[in-house]
Amino acid sequence: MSIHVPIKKLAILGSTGSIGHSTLSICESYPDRYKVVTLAAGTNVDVALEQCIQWCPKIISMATEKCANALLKLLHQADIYDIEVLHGSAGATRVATHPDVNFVVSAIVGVAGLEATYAAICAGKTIGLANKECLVAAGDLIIAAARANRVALLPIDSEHNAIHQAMRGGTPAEVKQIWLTASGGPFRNTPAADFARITPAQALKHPTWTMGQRITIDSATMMNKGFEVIEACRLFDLPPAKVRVTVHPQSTVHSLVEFVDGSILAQISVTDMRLPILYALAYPERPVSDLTFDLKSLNQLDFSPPDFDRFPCLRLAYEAAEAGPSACIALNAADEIAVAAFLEGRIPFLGIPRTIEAVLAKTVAVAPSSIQQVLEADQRARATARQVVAGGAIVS
Ligand SMILES: NC(=O)C1=CN([C@@H]2O[C@H](COP(=O)(O)OP(=O)(O)OC[C@H]3O[C@@H](n4cnc5c(N)ncnc54)[C@H](OP(=O)(O)O)[C@@H]3O)[C@@H](O)[C@H]2O)C=CC1
Ligand SMILES: CC(=O)[C@@H](O)[C@H](O)COP(=O)(O)O
Ligand SMILES: [Mn+2]
Repeated sequence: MSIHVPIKKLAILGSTGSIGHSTLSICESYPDRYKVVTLAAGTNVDVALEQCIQWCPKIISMATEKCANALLKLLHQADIYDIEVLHGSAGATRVATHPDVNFVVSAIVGVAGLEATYAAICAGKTIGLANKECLVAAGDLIIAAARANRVALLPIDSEHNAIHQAMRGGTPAEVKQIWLTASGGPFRNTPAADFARITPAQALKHPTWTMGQRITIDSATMMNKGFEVIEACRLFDLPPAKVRVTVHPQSTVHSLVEFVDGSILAQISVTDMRLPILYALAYPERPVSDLTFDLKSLNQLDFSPPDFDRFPCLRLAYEAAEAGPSACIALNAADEIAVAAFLEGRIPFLGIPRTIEAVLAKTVAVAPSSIQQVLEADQRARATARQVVAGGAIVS
């Protein structure tokens, strides 16, 4: 007897990125379960064109009007006239709230994905959440909107996906604390004295994952883990003190939940984002997949405490989590500006935490009560970060 599984109709925000590609690969593997309805991308017009040809979305949105016009021209040259091409945050919001969509994969990088993700929640769509910056900048508002609209926020970020899985082993009241695993990034063993000379090329070499540039640099500074602490506080309703970080270079245990009786449940799987994406898309089912983990490959599992001195971004994130929403908004905004400046060679690696610390010191604590206010606070923090970077006070 075959079991009928209702098809899920997807909007993929960030379809041209690393998570976007992995999501589309799952759609290819499970054509009877997942249908692509709409897409949103940034500036990669060539890949957007390929995706339009393969997936025939009803709407595609690009980051800018220029990119949207370029894509439209290419679509017409390919004799494709039935795809609506939009742009900007309003375009991504139309993509995320299309009436035929019932599941939104949120994988635009940064705060650029916030408005569309929030609108999707308010429109009652189930969310597969990769975009952790949304939760860092607007976690309280997003969680409140998800509760009010009875929307499931299913984490795609590998650690939170692992925690979501392990949480099925007990009740929230039975959780003592959770442990987020961190690879430690490419500089896990680099002496503090060498940090001043770290280059973008070195920082972009993640030891275990292949990801977009921003998150790869964030892993190198361990700000990614800091963001993930805040993300976990929001998703699992835990105080920062109950969200611990352990450095696990193998990236095999994706995270752990420690229960009050002393049991620790860990989730182990391949180092491949297609698995957390499949979990989120299929939840609460577990479809058969070929993403198998070879237990024979498991020779060694190491766990050690993080070094807050060499990785001050992690400390700054814990401090921001305790300080409240304005600090979290500033943390993300300043990081976004500082990472871009580092990649462009305008500040050294150590300039990233220094810029963020300087911006946090200038941030006034005001709790935003709307997404608009979050975006305004984000803009103010970016402007401050640009001043700090341009001021040249950040020397190695
Ligand atoms: N990659 C991974 O394994 C993981 C990623 N995440 C999170 O998922 C998110 C995506 O990461 P990742 O896929 O690695 O990043 P990528 O840089 O590979 O992809 C980012 C995506 O966002 C799009 N984009 C960028 N700016 C805009 C904009 N202004 N408007 C619309 N679209 C835009 C890009 O479009 P284009 O390329 O066309 O410019 C691209 O599709 C991040 O929040 C990251 O932290 C979380 C866990 C793991
Ligand atoms: C795949 C994923 O979820 C990333 O967030 C990854 O965890 C980054 O690795 P780090 O542990 O080095 O930050
Ligand atoms: Mn992660």
